[in-house]
Amino acid sequence: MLSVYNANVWYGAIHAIKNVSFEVNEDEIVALIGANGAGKSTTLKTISGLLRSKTGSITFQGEDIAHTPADKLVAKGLAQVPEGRRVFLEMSVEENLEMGAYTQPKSTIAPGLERVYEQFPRLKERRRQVAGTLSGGEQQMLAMGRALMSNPKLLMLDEPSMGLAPILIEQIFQIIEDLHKAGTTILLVEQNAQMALSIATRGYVMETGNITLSGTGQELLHNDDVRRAYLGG
Ligand SMILES: Nc1ncnc2c1ncn2[C@@H]1O[C@H](COP(=O)(O)OP(=O)(O)OP(=O)(O)O)[C@@H](O)[C@H]1O
Repeated sequence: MLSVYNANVWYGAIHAIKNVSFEVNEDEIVALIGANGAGKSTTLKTISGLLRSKTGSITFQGEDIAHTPADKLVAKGLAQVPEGRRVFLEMSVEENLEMGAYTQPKSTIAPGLERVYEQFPRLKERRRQVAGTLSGGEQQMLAMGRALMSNPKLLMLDEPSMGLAPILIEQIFQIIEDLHKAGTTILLVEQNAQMALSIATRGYVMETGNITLSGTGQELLHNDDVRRAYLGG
């Protein structure tokens, strides 16, 4: 479904991702794990068109998307939930969700809201509340709900567990699994390697801009190097 081949991205003199290649097949949950600064967010931003690779290619459903603007990618079925959620703090929950359907015909808004509210009853209860007053977990749900309003084929999540209490992390991961079961393919960037690998079909490990290991979620969970570096032994 998605294929990244030989991506290289620089911020000025900093070579942030180096010869990065990987794939996400339809119906998979693929986890990209690694320490702070490894290049995970840069990789996602390159796929979603916010940054550009100087080399290689990126294809989504067989089409070269390396030069497609970010908003056109959403219309093609590729949605990203950015790190730190970035919801519109001054707007209500429902207005935020409506913004998520901006690439879609107006007629998709009502069924989209219904779908998202079914997945996130908490957002339905709070649909008139201003997003800035939501808790961190609720803002994460809103950011995910907003991305789902475009009815994506591939949902990319950047550190959905960041800053959340363990119970909320479990809830968010349960929702990710539910979305996957409902037919959404998922690319998940996480520092929480334990949680990410335990739900992942496959995973990749990034270190200082390179992909250094790959395997099924279970293989990586039981890999000695991964255990030492990311799972506390
Ligand atoms: N806007 C920027 N300008 C300069 N350097 C940047 C910029 N954004 C990221 N970098 C650098 O690029 C490298 C990769 O950063 P990136 O955010 O992709 O890492 P990450 O794996 O997502 O880390 P984290 O888990 O901390 O978000 C880091 O060395 C970072 O300092």
